[in-house]
Amino acid sequence: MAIQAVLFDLDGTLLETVPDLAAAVNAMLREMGRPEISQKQVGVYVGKGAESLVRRALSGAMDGQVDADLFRQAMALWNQHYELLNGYKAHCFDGVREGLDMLQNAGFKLAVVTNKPERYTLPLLKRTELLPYFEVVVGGDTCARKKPDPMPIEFACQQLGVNPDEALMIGDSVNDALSAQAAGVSCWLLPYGYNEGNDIHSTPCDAYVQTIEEAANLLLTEQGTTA
Ligand SMILES: O=C(O)COP(=O)(O)O
Repeated sequence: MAIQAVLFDLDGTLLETVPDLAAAVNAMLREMGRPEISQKQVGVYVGKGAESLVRRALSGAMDGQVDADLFRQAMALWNQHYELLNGYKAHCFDGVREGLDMLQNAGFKLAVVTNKPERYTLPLLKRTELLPYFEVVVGGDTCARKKPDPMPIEFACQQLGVNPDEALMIGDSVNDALSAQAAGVSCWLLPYGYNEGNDIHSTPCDAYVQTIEEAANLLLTEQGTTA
């Protein structure tokens, strides 16, 4: 079945967002009298949404077990800071605009499926001038469950009016691959993002590509030049 729609992960795939996420995490930790953590560590904690990031940063562990009151306090502080910092340093990875232009010009339907909450996703896409590319934007709180659950990818396909076998997910993490596979959608992975500290090549997928531009070239070659 020919691919008609391409779904993109956001953090670590389209945009380098860790500098802003880390600035908000460290502002929160400072206000709580705790030591700051490195940007690299924040990159490891990104992937399962904002609440998971705050839990992991507070606990210093991937399972993010924290006292409920402490978590509420931290989340409120993090939201306060990220509201102001979101998009301040965020920028597209190399090849993103080139690849999106190619896919849009070839007539593919494009969507974002991210675990980032909607309230941060839409302003970020506007600030980085990416929003006009996308017919559908699914945030981490748009559906009842986030990636790696298939629900957000299934929802994006429904909204775009395509079957799962007519869609391709492009992401940077195991959460993208598991979500896509469970939804019956093909998945290509990129090596430059945030895969919770793991090498992306340990995650099975349909293809590994270096950039979104390379992904667009590959898709256009596989299908001819029109969607
Ligand atoms: O917000 C996150 O933790 C990750 O967001 P993503 O799904 O765009 O990678």
